[in-house]
Amino acid sequence: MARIELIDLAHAYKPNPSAPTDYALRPMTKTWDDGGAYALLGPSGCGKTTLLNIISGLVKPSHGRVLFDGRDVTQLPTEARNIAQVFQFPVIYDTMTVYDNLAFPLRNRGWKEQETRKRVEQVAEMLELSHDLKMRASGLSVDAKQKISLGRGLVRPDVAAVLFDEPLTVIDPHLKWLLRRKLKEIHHELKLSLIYVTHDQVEALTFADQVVVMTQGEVVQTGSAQALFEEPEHTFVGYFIGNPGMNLLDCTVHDGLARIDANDVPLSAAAKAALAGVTGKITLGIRPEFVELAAGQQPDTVAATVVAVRNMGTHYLAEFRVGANSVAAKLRVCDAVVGAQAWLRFPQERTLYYVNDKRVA
Ligand SMILES: Nc1ncnc2c1ncn2[C@@H]1O[C@H](COP(=O)(O)OP(=O)(O)OP(=O)(O)O)[C@@H](O)[C@H]1O
Repeated sequence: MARIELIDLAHAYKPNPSAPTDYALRPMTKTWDDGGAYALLGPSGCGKTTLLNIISGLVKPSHGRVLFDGRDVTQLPTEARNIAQVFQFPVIYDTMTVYDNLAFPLRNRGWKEQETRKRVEQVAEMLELSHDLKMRASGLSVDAKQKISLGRGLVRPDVAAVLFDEPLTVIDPHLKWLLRRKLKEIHHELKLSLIYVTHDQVEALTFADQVVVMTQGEVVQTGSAQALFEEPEHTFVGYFIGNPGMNLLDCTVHDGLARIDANDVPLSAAAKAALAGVTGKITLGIRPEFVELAAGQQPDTVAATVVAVRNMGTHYLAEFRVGANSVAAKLRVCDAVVGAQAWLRFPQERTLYYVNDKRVA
């Protein structure tokens, strides 16, 4: 396993890039700890695969260096980087048995048969493939074939990292859920460095210890599921993580108050200090989970109009309008009537403030 460092890395597919938008990956410096389980999360086209391919050596970066345990591998081809890769679709030998497929990467490196058997059986057991070991891969379902691909990725203990590119795409939803949990268990047991690309936040948050969130070629935050939920550092993280995502409202600040539409609500002492001297557009962020419906107007409430209320079984999902802003709220009880006026409270300790999309308080 290896610590992976990306130093001043940037990549443009087009020649002579000039504007930031010419880059599939904008300049970044980043370290991936040895033995970490990372998910690389972001919408389609944000640069996840490009970043993964630079780590694996499939793409040579137009700028910067890639180090594995301090060794510069930027110019090395994939096969010289000692990594394992698992792709969206199964990459296995159909004519071989499951056992031989799993043993292949080890035999290739000259492992003795006894040690090979031990490791193959260990990985097969973890992926619940033990009963299929003697079967020919060609007769198996696509789910089972993809489990073999995962097993082949995980079988070598000496790789610098195992890179997964949306590996559960072809897997049936129920098995997907099981495999995500399995991969987490396997990570704790085998202590491999894993980097897992996905556009699915549930997948990222259940699998990884650290989620690296990307948008438009940039890493905007790396953090645990809890940090991304409670303290998004960038408005994109707030909006992208969560269902629905964070409410982002325009506001201004004056005299220790935040003005939201025509409402002035008090800032916390910390927000007051952080926003002192800030003029112009500020974005207030509040998760739907933390919005409260007040009984009536108070000094800390905001006037809203009820747009929609849906009973979701476990909670009510309500949508309000505050001036030009839409505000979603997840409420345990809700007697709001569509079209009526309501009063919302944004608890100070749950309200975040952003300037130019970056969190300041
Ligand atoms: N070989 C290529 N040549 C030119 N442009 C490319 C190439 N590969 C990717 N791009 C562009 O680079 C940007 C980042 O693409 P990339 O595939 O890395 O994103 P992604 O986040 O992995 O998206 P997806 O989830 O859709 O695969 C996109 O604008 C894409 O169109």
